[in-house]
Parts: sequence; C-alpha cells; structure tokens
Amino acid sequence: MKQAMIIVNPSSGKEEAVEHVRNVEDILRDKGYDVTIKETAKELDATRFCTTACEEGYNLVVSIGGDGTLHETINGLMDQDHRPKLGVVPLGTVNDFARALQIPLNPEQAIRTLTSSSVKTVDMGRLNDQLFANIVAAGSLAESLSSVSSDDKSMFGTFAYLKEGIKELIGNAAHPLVIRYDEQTWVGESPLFLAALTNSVGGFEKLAPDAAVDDGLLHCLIFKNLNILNTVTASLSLLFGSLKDHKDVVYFTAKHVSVSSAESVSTNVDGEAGPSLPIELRILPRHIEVIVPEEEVEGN
Ligand SMILES: Nc1ncnc2c1ncn2[C@@H]1O[C@H](COP(=O)(O)OP(=O)(O)OP(=O)(O)O)[C@@H](O)[C@H]1O
Repeated sequence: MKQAMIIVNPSSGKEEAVEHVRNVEDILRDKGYDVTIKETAKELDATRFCTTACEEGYNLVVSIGGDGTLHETINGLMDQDHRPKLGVVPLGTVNDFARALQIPLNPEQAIRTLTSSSVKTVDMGRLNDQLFANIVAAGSLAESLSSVSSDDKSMFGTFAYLKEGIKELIGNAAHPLVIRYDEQTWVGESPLFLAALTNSVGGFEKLAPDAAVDDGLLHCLIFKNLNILNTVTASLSLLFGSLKDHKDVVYFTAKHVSVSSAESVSTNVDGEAGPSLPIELRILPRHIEVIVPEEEVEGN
C-alpha cells in the first residue's frame, strides 16, 4: 500500500492547521494511501519526521503549515536517496513556495489540489549544510526580516516584511562582500545580497521575474545601495520587476555562489534567520517532485 505522511505544525497560521488535517487525511485515504499524521511540537521536528519518511520509503509527504514548516520539512530530504513526493497546504503569511508553484493559497483549495495527478520536479538550493526552497538574503536587511514578530506577521501579513524592510532601508549599513560565482568574483560594499530560486520572494512575484522553479539556476541580485528603494516605496512591487536592469544592482545567474565578508553579516533563509557569512550556495537541479494543480502543467 502507498504510504503518506502528513506533517502538521499546530501553531501555524492562525492556529487553524489541526482543523485541516482530517480533510487531508480523508483525501489521501480515498487516493489509496495508508496515512500517518505527525504533529510538530518544536523546531526541527518536521525535519526529523521527513527524514523518517525518506528512510521508511514513504511515497508522499504533505506539509501543513507556513514557510518555516515547509523549510524544515524539505530539510528532511537532504542527502536522502529516496525522496517522497511533496504536497503543500500553505497556512503561513507569505507562502512564497506555494505562490511560485501556483498552489492555491486558500487551504481548502490547496487540499483539493492534493488529488491532482500533476507533479512538477523543482530545483532546491543548498546553503552550507541545509536546503532552501526559495530565497537566501545576506546583509542588514536580512537581519531585520528575521526579526519580524509573529504578531506583526499575523496582523499585516506580507506587509510586515515590507514595513520592516523599509525601516531598514532608510539608513541601511553596507558591508564589504566578496561574492564568487562560477568563474567570476564581485568585490564591493553592499547592504543586501539575494539569491532566489523562484519568482516569488516575500510575496512579491516580480522580484526575480526570470526565475523558473526548474531552470537549474540561482538568480542573484547584489544591491550596491538601497537608495533606489527609498524614493519609491509606494510602488515597490512594480519597481522589483525592473530591478535587475538598474545601475545600482548587479544581476547574475549561477549554479554555485560563495559569499564572504570581513565583517559579521547575517543571513535569512526562506524567511527564517540563517547562519552568518561565509556561505556556499549550490543549486540542486530538479531535486524534488511537488504536487501542483493540473492546469499549471497543462499551461506549460
Ligand atoms: N507546536 C509548535 N509550537 C510552536 N512552534 C512550533 C511548533 N511546531 C513547530 N514550530 C516552529 O514554528 C515555526 C514557524 O512555523 P511556520 O512558519 O509554519 O508558521 P507561521 O509562523 O505561522 O508561518 P509564516 O512563517 O509563514 O508566517 C517553525 O519553524 C517551527 O520550528
């Protein structure tokens, strides 16, 4: 019998995760799965559960929670020979990974998507000894994004990220960065470096408009300064569409990037605080299979 594991973070979103578990369970049983439910109680539980699912040959893992739960779940796939298919029920405030894959942000619709027969094989990123599904930021803005409070997130949603970001942009501090990618090196002062896997970052679907989830590339932006953003905060999302062409932004794609600094510089990985520099980033092309809505694949 096919085996599915539901990994659910009961504290996710507005603590509505547990309500959805029964529906997911019913849908998977109807599809012929033997279903195991695992509730997380603390950090890294989702990683441990997902590793067990790999080791025990599960066919499917469904993550019910926010981007943090998804990030931890995906990390359970690291270095595993058998990687189950992934289903996502997004309950977070931003849900970048779901946005990038056109998985509905409405939980009931996302649950119905689990019956879809379409699967997309997507890239993962590797940062030092962890995986990421969406974005790595390094610099002073990265630090401020990690400190957005849960209350702020619940109240303002995506706007909380933007608000904190803008606070930081005014008077942002640049750090000396050395960025090596493929055969090249960039050396300079920068307040923010971003490496994106998908076209949805912090809820803005235009930050890295050329990024496709399966293009085998890290899409990187080095900001030489953030002054461009200070003047146009009202239309940030519009601006993001053309950022890569701006004179104060260096845009490149690469399969392997290293970032270091003579100073202590923080990172943010998939919306959570990450390790300080130095970091090594690699792309793992077409690394996991994700259940997506049927129209998404037909539209390709
Ligand atoms: N039972 C639990 N109670 C509190 N925290 C938990 C529990 N289980 C897991 N966690 C931690 O909660 C963190 C945040 O979870 P998640 O991102 O899914 O929810 P969220 O904060 O509502 O979503 P978002 O970050 O998108 O706003 C996870 O990284 C995980 O370490």
